[in-house]
Amino acid sequence: MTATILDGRATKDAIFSELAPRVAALAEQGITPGLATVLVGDDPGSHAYVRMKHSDSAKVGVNSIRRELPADISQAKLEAVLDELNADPACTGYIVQLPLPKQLDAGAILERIDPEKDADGLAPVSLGRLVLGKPGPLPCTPLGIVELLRRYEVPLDGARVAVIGRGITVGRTLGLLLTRRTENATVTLCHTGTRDLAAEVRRSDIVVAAAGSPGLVTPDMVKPGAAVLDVGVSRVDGKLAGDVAPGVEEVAGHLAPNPGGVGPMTRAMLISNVVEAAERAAAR
Ligand SMILES: Nc1nc2c(c(=O)[nH]1)N[C@@H](CN(C=O)c1ccc(C(=O)N[C@@H](CCC(=O)O)C(=O)O)cc1)CN2
Ligand SMILES: [Mg+2]
Repeated sequence: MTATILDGRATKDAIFSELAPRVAALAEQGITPGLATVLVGDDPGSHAYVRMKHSDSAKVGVNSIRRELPADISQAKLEAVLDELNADPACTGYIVQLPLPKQLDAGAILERIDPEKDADGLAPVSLGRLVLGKPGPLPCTPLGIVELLRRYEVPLDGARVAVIGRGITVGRTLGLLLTRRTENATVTLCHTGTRDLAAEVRRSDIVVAAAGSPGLVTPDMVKPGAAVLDVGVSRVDGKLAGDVAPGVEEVAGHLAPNPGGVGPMTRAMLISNVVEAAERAAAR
């Protein structure tokens, strides 16, 4: 078997073609969505992701606002930048690029984001809405995973899913999304304390690897025909490495590779969240 590739780049482009006319319709009502990014420090990966977010915005007609801040910024100064964005009508949505430098309290920063402008769905109010099943912005990577599976018609209803990694940006929130009645999957949230990871993966129809552990998921662990999504990002000898080992494509039925799978979907869902928030604001 050779897996069908879940092509995140092509799917992102398709989503952008769907979003562009919606942005044009907002423009006719005199509304231009504006996405701001808050980037602290010099991490080259974070700089690259933020650059991509602005280039994506330009493609669909969303305005860009950038705040680049020094790595040693104080909590108070960073919070003041967020207060400015909360008050700026040109900024209809914004994100704080993660991770933040260690001296900063990331939880308090996310709490400072006006929930109406939370483009990442990571502010506590948005996470609470997700838990309660209320409408609101959803975290971009989990949303991108669900959207990618949906567009490739990978069945979720009743599927057994192994999610590896319990972080807020991917694993924990993906578990919440996949167990909604609309998705109806059965999720096992695996982590470093999981006793027999191979057994959990082997009985799963869908495997989402988001541990940041290079080559963690090997071909012998995968049920033939399963869908495997590689979300892990690590550096090995200066090169990007995912969580899925070579050879899995020979066993899996579907594979979201890394790069080219879930990463572009994360960006597509960010822009989609920005457009949806602007549409909600226009309807008020
Ligand atoms: N505030 C946030 N911080 C972080 C998030 C997030 O959703 N919100 N997620 C990740 C980083 N991330 C977005 O910020 C992100 C990661 C990867 C990609 C992507 O398109 N990757 C490409 C490869 C790009 C490359 O060439 O390096 C791919 O996988 O094909 C986009 C966004 C952590 N921080
Ligand atoms: Mg900290």
